Amino acid sequence: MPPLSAAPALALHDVSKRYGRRWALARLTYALPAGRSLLLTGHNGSGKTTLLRLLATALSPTAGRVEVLGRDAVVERDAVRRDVALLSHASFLYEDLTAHQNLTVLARLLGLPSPADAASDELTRVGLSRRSDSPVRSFSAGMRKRLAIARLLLKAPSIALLDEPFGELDPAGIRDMEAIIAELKASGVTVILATHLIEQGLTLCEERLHLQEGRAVAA
Ligand SMILES: Nc1ncnc2c1ncn2[C@@H]1O[C@H](COP(=O)(O)OP(=O)(O)OP(=O)(O)O)[C@@H](O)[C@H]1O
Repeated sequence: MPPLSAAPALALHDVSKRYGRRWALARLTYALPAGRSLLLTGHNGSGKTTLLRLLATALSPTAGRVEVLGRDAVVERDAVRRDVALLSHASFLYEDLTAHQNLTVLARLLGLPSPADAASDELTRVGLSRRSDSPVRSFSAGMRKRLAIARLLLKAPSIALLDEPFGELDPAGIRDMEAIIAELKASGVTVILATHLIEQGLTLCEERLHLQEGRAVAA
């Protein structure tokens, strides 16, 4: 079933998430209108990553309902998984493969028609073409971040979930990442951005959700 075009990009209905005895999210209700992008803010441990992982279907809520493009993230998990891509601290890269090989493997899994060419295109887009044949284990943290965003771009999601995308990047890297995020938005992708760099986030996103101990509060 195609996503409902009038549905909010995401909707949280009384969502709670508990790890052991600790509530990471507590009765969160929120809707992001279609076509808008969201800045997620909050101190360390306020629940930002937990919320992104719920949207990515990497976690299930303890209570409440998470909807992505009108679909229940638990009941229609496979469909939601195709619509979203998560850029996270864990970058899911094969250390012994080159950057180009990493992306080619993914392009094949995604069933893209010319996997090697698609991989080269994304490496150029993120400024890594000169290091495309180096193994990932030789990459700096910032280069890994660039490769991780290339991975996300290859998937071409409807919703890009970006957890601290500016972390580990130098000033040029931050500018490049801002340009990539702006490009994603211009191509119609909904961006959900968790960052401590609020200035950058406010420039890129129309909506803001501020979390404090797992609850939504005014920023
Ligand atoms: N796997 C886990 N097991 C137990 N507790 C967890 C786990 N993951 C997160 N938590 C707890 O849930 C709460 C929310 O954590 P979360 O990582 O979502 O916050 P965050 O806002 O992303 O923080 P940061 O800005 O530091 O990345 C914290 O109290 C954290 O200790």
